[in-house]
Amino acid sequence: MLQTVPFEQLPAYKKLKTHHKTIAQKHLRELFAEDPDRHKKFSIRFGDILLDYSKNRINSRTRSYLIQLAQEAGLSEAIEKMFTGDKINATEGRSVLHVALRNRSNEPILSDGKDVMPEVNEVLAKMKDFSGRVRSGAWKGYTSKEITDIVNIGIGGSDLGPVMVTEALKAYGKPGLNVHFVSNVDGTHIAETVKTLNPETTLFMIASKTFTTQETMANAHSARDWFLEKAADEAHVKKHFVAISTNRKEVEKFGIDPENMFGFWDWVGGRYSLWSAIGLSIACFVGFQNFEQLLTGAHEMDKHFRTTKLDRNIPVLLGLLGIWYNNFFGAQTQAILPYDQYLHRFAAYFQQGDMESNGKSTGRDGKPVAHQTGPIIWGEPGTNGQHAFYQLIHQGTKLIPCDFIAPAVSLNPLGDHHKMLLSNFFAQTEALMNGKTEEEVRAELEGSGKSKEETDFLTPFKTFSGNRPTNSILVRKITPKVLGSLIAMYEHKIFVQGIIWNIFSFDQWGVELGKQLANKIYPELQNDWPVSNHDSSTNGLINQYKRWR
Ligand SMILES: O=P(O)(O)OC[C@H]1O[C@H](O)[C@H](O)[C@@H](O)[C@@H]1O
Repeated sequence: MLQTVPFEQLPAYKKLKTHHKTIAQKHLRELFAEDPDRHKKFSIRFGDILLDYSKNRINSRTRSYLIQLAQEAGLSEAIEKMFTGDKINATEGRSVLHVALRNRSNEPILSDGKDVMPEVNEVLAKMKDFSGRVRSGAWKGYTSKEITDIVNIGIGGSDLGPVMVTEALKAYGKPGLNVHFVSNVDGTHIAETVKTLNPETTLFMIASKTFTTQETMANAHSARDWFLEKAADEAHVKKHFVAISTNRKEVEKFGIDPENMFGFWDWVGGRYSLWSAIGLSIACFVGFQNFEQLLTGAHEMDKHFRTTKLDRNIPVLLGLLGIWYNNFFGAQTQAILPYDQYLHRFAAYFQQGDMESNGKSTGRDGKPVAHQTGPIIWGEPGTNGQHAFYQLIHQGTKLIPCDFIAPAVSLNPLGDHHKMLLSNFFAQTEALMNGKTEEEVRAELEGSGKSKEETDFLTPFKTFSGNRPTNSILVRKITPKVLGSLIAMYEHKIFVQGIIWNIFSFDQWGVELGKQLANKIYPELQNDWPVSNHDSSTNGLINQYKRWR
């Protein structure tokens, strides 16, 4: 069991509360002026990743109080509990072992007293064999043609990870093999996706941990209908449909050959499952070797997280910095801003990863928490974001801590594009930190020949307060290994925060409500009778829908 001391009862919380009053008065410019060694003191190199967290509103004392907070919350013990298969997902009675899926050391990891590694390795071997056959063309469709298109049908954790990673690693993809993703129950998604596809060369992967998710099952049935319209014979289904699931019974019921089923286990959370068979579309697209590199990168971050002292531990520091802004500065959101087009789904991926994990308000003691928990996660790739929402980050009334991520080496070295991109990356964090003082603005306006009157008028609008915190995560290059480390880094950051906030990060009861409610209304939409059993708004909307359809 995990420790359950409420966050604000930890002694370091009080220290941080008092300390915050001092730091809140300070400008980042001052903090940098006071300490010329800030970059060295507040940055960490981890292989091909450099985290510079010096542009945060902290000093060494802040860091040591935050570390104390983590210690008092029992973080080190909790990390050990996760890695050793303790049932830390208490409300579902499960271990949390996504780290086992990428455990390249192969050392035994126990869940319920049983080493999970043999099963993990067995599924990986099956994925290797299958992805190899699809890529080489040995796997043939019902008319003996090679597969040219893979359609992953899944939603949430059975979609977002593979989407994000196949986009991030597009440069490593096999030419001529396309991956598509269908998630929304809106018929438009499947209809638009299959429009240009040929059933003879299309392979569907039905990805669902439970194999009961309404959206996925509806899309899977429509995909099969579309396939059979041309293929005509049920016997051909097994060459074009595979299942990825923990639920063998439901897979068989759907009519997928158990030979074509790739299993995983209830100790893999949906939003932590891209490392499991859920990553089959990734392995097919980038090749199994690259998929293994992704696992290796994550495993290296796992080792770092498990064994590094808290004050040099990247996920721990990122988690604590998030808590500093969330709980002491009152920041409500966290932006993730990758300066890499390939990472354009990275923030969307961690919207589920973070918000489904830490969007909780009941403490581990069963009582409502008295503090803020998970932030709103959002973001878009730079420089697009700069021309859309950065205005608010620079001059708005809200404090928005931002993570800037960029590779030093582009996978598409085209003219001076990358230098331009990175000059924006460096300039933005510098500008957010320094801002622009009234004197600087005045000097600039006067220098450009503006009259005194114009200068007086314009100065307040062109002044930037600065003092806006950022992390810079500079990587050498986006490789499968680096990507694996980056994803694991954020996963563990979420873990750190959940432990300190005294909540359970690995269940998602809130999502269940939506499923139940939709299932209740669905039968009411089967006929044209007006409804009257809801509130007047819901009745009005349903009845208008019935009139219009
Ligand atoms: O993989 P499935 O069982 O189809 O579940 C898909 C998704 O369903 C819900 O939205 C859960 O909250 C997610 O965590 C999960 O990833």
